[in-house]
Amino acid sequence: MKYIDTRGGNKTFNFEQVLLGGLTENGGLYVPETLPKFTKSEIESMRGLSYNGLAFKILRPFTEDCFTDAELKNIIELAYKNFSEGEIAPLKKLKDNILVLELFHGPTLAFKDFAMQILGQMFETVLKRNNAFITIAGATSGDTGSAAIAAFKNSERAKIFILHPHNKVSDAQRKQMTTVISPNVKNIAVEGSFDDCQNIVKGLFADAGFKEKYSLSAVNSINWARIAAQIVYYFYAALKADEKQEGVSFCVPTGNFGNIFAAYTAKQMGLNIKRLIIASNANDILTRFINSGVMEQKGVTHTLSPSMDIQISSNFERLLFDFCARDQKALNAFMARFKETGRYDVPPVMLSEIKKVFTAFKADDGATLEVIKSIYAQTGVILDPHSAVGVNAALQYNGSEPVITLATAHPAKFGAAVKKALNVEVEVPPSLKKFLEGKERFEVLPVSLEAVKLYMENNA
Ligand SMILES: Cc1ncc(COP(=O)(O)O)c(C=O)c1O
Ligand SMILES: N[C@@H](CCOP(=O)(O)O)C(=O)O
Repeated sequence: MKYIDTRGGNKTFNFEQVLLGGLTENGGLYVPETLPKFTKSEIESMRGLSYNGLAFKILRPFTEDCFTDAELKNIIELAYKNFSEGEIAPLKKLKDNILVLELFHGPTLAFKDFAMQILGQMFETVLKRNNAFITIAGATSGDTGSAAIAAFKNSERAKIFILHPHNKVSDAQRKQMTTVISPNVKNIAVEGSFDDCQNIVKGLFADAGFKEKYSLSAVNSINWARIAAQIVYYFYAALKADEKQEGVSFCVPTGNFGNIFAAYTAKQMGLNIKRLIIASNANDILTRFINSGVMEQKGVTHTLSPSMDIQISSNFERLLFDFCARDQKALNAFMARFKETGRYDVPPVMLSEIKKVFTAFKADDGATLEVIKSIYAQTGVILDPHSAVGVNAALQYNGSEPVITLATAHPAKFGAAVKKALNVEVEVPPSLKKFLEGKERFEVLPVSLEAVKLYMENNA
């Protein structure tokens, strides 16, 4: 498979370049030139595969110029052996036609582990083969950072710098990052929002000299490998919920648009997905877009679902690229306008095409707390606030097909929010407890690309 750049040129790239490169040299994102497609009967033949077996089938076409079958199998094996015993991604009925896909049984108790554990093993394989070393720069609103640190903390070939918004992640999320005292792990608390952190990371990649000097790589979902690994659980869940391939919808708590973009890609690959439901918290830029065609940044609001406190959803660029008929010039014009003015709007015809696939609903903190309360009262299930934003959307959606809503984090990561809703303490799993007791270490820096560069130079 060849990859192209959303923002320019006819150049094509192989998987190793995509994995190591993160952002393209034009500041764009890598996407497959053409997607692998599975027929209904090919999908049928996947039924009954283990999670690892399915991961192999899905990841194979994306990575075949980079890994042998044996290498890919080993990567998958090593990635998922760190998940808690039992099923990797349990699918449970919640109520009526709503099912919940629990994606929080990995080492850091959030869905990020699914792709990050794979990424860690992929990087290790390639770096060893090339006898190479990299510096990872990542931005997090709470979960990507801890998942990345867990995946890379023992690497002898990757140094990892993670930027999080100071005082704007939960205590558990912060401690999962800052108590990992390892020579290759550096945590930076930026006095701004997640968007500021992500802009700084993109700024590091835009400096070609800096990127080359430090062999910069990305672990955010701007890295296509993240998206590829996240596609797997959509196939896994749909095969379980939909015995006759009649179609299901997915409801995804959304921030950086990586997770739901993986669902969209699964649909393009042949999975019978009826609708993709975007669930936003008070940072509802995507919901407003779906309802109006106007993408317009407003200030970031700090919410009870902090991992979704995002206004610049990086992966939306990949979707827009498709809906611009993959016209790089048109895409560039949208991206330039957004950078300059914080706003763009799409023509009604494009919006109506997007709305054939996507629906969106918003839940502010009040609605999030209400959902946690009512679901607990009705089912005994304790939702974390991000998953609750998802369930809120699934409840508002009015379809007759099964709706699979993603539980993206374990409630213990957001104990204060759950206590606010239910007045109960969530039982903290041992894998989280060990972080809560550790000594923290992190550097506080202003919203400044130069300050982050200097810190990285001094700590590389
Ligand atoms: C718990 C949780 N839910 C939802 C999201 C939103 O996912 P995405 O950024 O892929 O849209 C995130 C962060 O990415 C998260 O950490
Ligand atoms: N919510 C994320 C934000 C970054 O998302 P990513 O999927 O692009 O890495 C987080 O928890 O850090």
